[in-house]
Amino acid sequence: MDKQPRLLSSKLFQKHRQVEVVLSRSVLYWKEIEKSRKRSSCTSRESETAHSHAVQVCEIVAVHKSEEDDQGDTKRGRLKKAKQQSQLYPHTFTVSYVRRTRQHQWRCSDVSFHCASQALCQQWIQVINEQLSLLTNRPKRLLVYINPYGGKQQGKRIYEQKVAPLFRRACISADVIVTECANHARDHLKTEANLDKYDGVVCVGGDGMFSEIVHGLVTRTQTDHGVDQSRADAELVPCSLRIGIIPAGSTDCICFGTVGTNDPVTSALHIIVGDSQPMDVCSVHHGDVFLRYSVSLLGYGFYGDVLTDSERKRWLGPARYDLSGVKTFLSHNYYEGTVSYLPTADGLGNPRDKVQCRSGCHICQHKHSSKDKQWEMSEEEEKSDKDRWSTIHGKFIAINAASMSCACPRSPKGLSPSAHLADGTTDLILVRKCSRLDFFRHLLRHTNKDDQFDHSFVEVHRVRTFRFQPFQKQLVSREDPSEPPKKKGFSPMCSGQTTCNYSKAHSSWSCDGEILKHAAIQVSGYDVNMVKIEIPDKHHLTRSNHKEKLAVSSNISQLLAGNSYSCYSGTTL
Ligand SMILES: CCCCCCCCCCCCC/C=C/[C@@H](O)[C@H](CO)NC(=O)CCCCCCCCCCCCCCC
Ligand SMILES: Nc1ncnc2c1ncn2[C@@H]1O[C@H](COP(=O)(O)OP(=O)(O)OP(=O)(O)O)[C@@H](O)[C@H]1O
Ligand SMILES: [Ca+2]
Repeated sequence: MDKQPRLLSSKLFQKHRQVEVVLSRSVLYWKEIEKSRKRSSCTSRESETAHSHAVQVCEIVAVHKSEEDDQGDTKRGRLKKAKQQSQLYPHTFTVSYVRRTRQHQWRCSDVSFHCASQALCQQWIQVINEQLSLLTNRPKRLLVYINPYGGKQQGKRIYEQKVAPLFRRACISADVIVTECANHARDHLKTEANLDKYDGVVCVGGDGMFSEIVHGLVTRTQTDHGVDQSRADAELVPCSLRIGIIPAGSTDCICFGTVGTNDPVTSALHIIVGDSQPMDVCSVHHGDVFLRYSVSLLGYGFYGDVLTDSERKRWLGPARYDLSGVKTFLSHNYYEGTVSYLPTADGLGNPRDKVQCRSGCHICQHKHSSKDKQWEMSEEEEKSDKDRWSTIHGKFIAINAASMSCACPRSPKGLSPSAHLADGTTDLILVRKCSRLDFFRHLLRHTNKDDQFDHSFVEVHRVRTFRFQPFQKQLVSREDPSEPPKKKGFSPMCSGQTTCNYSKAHSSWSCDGEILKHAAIQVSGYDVNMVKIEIPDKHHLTRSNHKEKLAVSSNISQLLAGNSYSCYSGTTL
């Protein structure tokens, strides 16, 4: 039992057993009276032994008065005892709470208590509700967008059957919009939606749908504050609304990588209890032209080609990625170009340190507590930054920038298992030209415990910003001549043959599942404060508590734009 003062304590009935029920500020606790001398125990979260239970107040979904005949046991026997008890204790209230099950999944469980008087029953409901009302991070009004065509086209059903009943139980009101076309949600958020009415925005769909919401909210916020987001050095204003994701897509890596599972009920419960998790956002520019924001994977070569091919097979649902994956693997293309990057300062770990990002991650907290020191650099530091840029020219099968692990059911540890959600950096993975067999070995390691970076043809760097320039000769002929001229200093330092066996001139970038129309890009401004989610971990089940709004970075150099957004996430709000 926790040490906090009791707010309320009564002897009530649970099913046919008499229980002592105690509420403190943080815990609702009940234990069977008769047998308690023999055995009793509790833990700080929901726990259960033979005779005692404890639920954290912050994980109570709701409390309701129940119907008098709502006494489970009457159906299952013990009729006589239950009948007597219902006469003695006819007034019942039910507490719905979060129950953890296996593999980070959450479920909503109910426990009903029977009281001798109506007044006592009302008192319990009132006191619990008072405690719930103190939890100010919980959303009350949500704007929900459903993509009916994401993943297996189950978005509407998932929301109606699994999520809406939970929101109703938690007294959350939701305005629902089923999208009618791509970018419907983005454009509605950009111009039409009355955002003052809501505590958060929820998307029911996959990573692409989440990306739409991010773009809609970020653009709206910049427009409202007169910020020109197309400038790479713009100091962006954080969004005040959080984003929640109900997974209903094909990859759902943002949900999986933050919550630990792709389960709509788990996500709905995280949203209800107000869990939150900031996330890095980076901006992608082509010269002075803003292309997109990214929170998960920017992939050129293999993943870009998989995505391009898979778009033609959307009708196949999530299986399109496997088919296109095999086809792309067999094509075995590689691409020539130059990658330049600015490595991170010390203290933010490295992609091979095996430190995984979990609730209360010290790397991400360090980033926050240092008040974005990393971004607030003196002129001298800025100058020395220029010397710290590294440049690699080569032939690559894949160039991947993972701002988070990109864990998903296909690859439960992800493309970069030690990447952090909110450290302001991305892990840049370069897979050089190698044999098919070697590339297969590398891919296979994404599905088992072996280190996918432990190959001579793979290198990985934790970076703050990077640029890519495809081999120039193709660039000139392929890029759109109507685009503004590229920035100086952004041209490749490469020379060499133009194409080789199995080599096409250019691939495309997949940016969180959307194809970018330029191959030459600069990626910058990693910063935080998006998505909210608890990041569960078998060994460390503590609540993530990142609520602070971070200072927006930027002003470091022309190439850095600070992007700091507050969004709900995958499970969050
Ligand atoms: C031998 C088996 C190896 C399996 C290796 C699996 C690695 C999977 C890594 C997945 C990383 C996902 C990163 C997330 C990207 C999202 O922003 C984006 C939008 O949702 N999703 C995809 O681009 C969707 C990307 C989906 C990529 C699927 C790739 C499948 C490769 C299959 C290769 C088979 C070789 C077989 C040889 C006979
Ligand atoms: N009503 C709609 N009709 C057609 N396309 C839509 C509609 N609503 C949204 N979209 C677009 O569908 C695309 C894919 O959606 P989503 O991300 O939800 O599913 P997915 O691609 O199957 O999953 P994942 O991104 O996780 O791989 C998004 O780019 C989004 O812009
Ligand atoms: Ca990161």
